[in-house]
Amino acid sequence: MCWRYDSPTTFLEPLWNNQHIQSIQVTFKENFGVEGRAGYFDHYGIIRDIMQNHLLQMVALFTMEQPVSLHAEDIRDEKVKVLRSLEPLRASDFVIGQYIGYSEEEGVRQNSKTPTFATCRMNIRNRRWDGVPILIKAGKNLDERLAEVRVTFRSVPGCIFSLANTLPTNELVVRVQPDEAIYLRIISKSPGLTSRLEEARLTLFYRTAWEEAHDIPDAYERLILDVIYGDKSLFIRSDELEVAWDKFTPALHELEFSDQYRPVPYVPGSRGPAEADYLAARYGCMWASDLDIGGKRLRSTSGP
Ligand SMILES: O=P(O)(O)OC[C@H]1O[C@@H](O)[C@H](O)[C@@H](O)[C@@H]1O
Repeated sequence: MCWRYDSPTTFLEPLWNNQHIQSIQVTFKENFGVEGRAGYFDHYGIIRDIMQNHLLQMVALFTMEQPVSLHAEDIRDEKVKVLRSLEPLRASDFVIGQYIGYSEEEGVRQNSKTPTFATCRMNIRNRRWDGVPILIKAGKNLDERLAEVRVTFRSVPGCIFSLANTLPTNELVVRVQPDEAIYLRIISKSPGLTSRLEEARLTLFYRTAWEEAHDIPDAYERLILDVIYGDKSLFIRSDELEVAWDKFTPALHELEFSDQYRPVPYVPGSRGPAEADYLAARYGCMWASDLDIGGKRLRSTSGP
């Protein structure tokens, strides 16, 4: 939010709308399973555990209008407003999955349909966002631990570079964990005498950009401090909670009570079910393989 509204000069905010943004992806992946919490998790599943709360908060902060001030109530007013504009979700907006071996975890009910993976597409029906697919994905026992928001910009019409159509479009990525970073994935001329275009990154790694950053407080340290100071900005207000449940509950009931929907099995340590890619493709999007760039696997901690 600081980055969207605290800057005294114009940067990306004028592009922050359906004229310039093609899609938004919010990803939360964990590379471990339910870790002895199956007794709780099996009754709720990944949509209630992660999507309806953690990921919806990230969507709200990314898409809300500028609050009147930085006061907690003003921020929460804006989050409620944008969440109210969210189109109610239906089961057909989701792909759900369950990792192979989940049913053998202690505390999981027999024939459990509980999803350990889910992805869905949202639409915010307001002037700024209508028509921009917002894809969210959460899963346990996947290939890596990662939380990030990825904003993909639209391609320009009439691009004069050959092969431009085969390159990905520019993206802004805010990586929340591990290793907090903001980077722009851009298309740049490659070095040398050719005019060949390639992907490149402009990266801000929090841990290496500031000397004092080796001491970045953990997210929970920050929250506990907020409790002590009574700062409610990062805490959900009851009307926000109600609107979040209003949007998710009909789809949750449909997914749970209709035999039409069963979680797709996926291999632990994989990217999750391929159906997630088909869902993204339906909206002209591709799930990014986060650290892949130009075919090379860049280590997130290597610094710029
Ligand atoms: O990444 P963090 O901050 O530990 O939060 C993730 C956890 O968040 C909790 O709310 C969920 O119940 C867990 O299933 C999840 O693992």
